[in-house]
Amino acid sequence: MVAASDVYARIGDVVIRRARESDLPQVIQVNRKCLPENYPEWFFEDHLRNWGKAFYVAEAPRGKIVGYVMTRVEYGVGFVARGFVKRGHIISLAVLPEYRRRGIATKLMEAAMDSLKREYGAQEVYLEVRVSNTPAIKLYEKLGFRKIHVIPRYYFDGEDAYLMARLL
Ligand SMILES: CC(=O)SCCNC(=O)CCNC(=O)[C@H](O)C(C)(C)COP(=O)(O)OP(=O)(O)OC[C@H]1O[C@@H](n2cnc3c(N)ncnc32)[C@H](O)[C@@H]1OP(=O)(O)O
Ligand SMILES: [Zn+2]
Repeated sequence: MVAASDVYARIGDVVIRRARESDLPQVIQVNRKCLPENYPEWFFEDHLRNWGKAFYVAEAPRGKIVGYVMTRVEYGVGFVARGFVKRGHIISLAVLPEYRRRGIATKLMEAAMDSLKREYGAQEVYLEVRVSNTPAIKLYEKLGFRKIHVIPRYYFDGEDAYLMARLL
């Protein structure tokens, strides 16, 4: 059962809602299936504990987690906002291959950005993405993110990242 207040949106039979501790084993599986950037269990737990209002999952029927977005809040000089600001940081986003191109990642991102702004008072949001990851870059550009700069050799295999950001 999903508490109505935690539900952000529905896309067909997929519900976008806030993550819970019991979701984390499935979230970790989605992360491992979809991305080479994997993290220990405590890393997910930590983000849920500290910034859980902006940690969302996509749940298909029978409790199957098919996507997630994990975020955190930081203080620093704005990439697009002026001066020293609260920044939302999109740490990881993924949707299982069979569930892509239905708008699930878009809704996960919108949910996270709403909460980063409303619950945590973030003034902007940023992320890093592989320069070769065209699907994700297109998604972020559609959501209003712009490429700010390249971070050389950001990933363990030597690939560069774009840092992308937008105001909230
Ligand atoms: C900060 C980070 O985590 S960066 C890493 C992001 N995660 C990954 O790369 C993991 C592997 N990829 C995925 O999990 C998915 O492909 C995601 C998360 C990038 C996109 O998830 P989806 O749910 O398919 O995205 P969604 O359906 O909302 O797509 C929105 C728009 O993004 C763009 N887009 C998404 N996938 C593609 C694609 N394969 N090719 C081109 N454009 C794409 C399109 O403009 C799309 O709109 P449209 O379908 O109307 O054309
Ligand atoms: Zn990052």
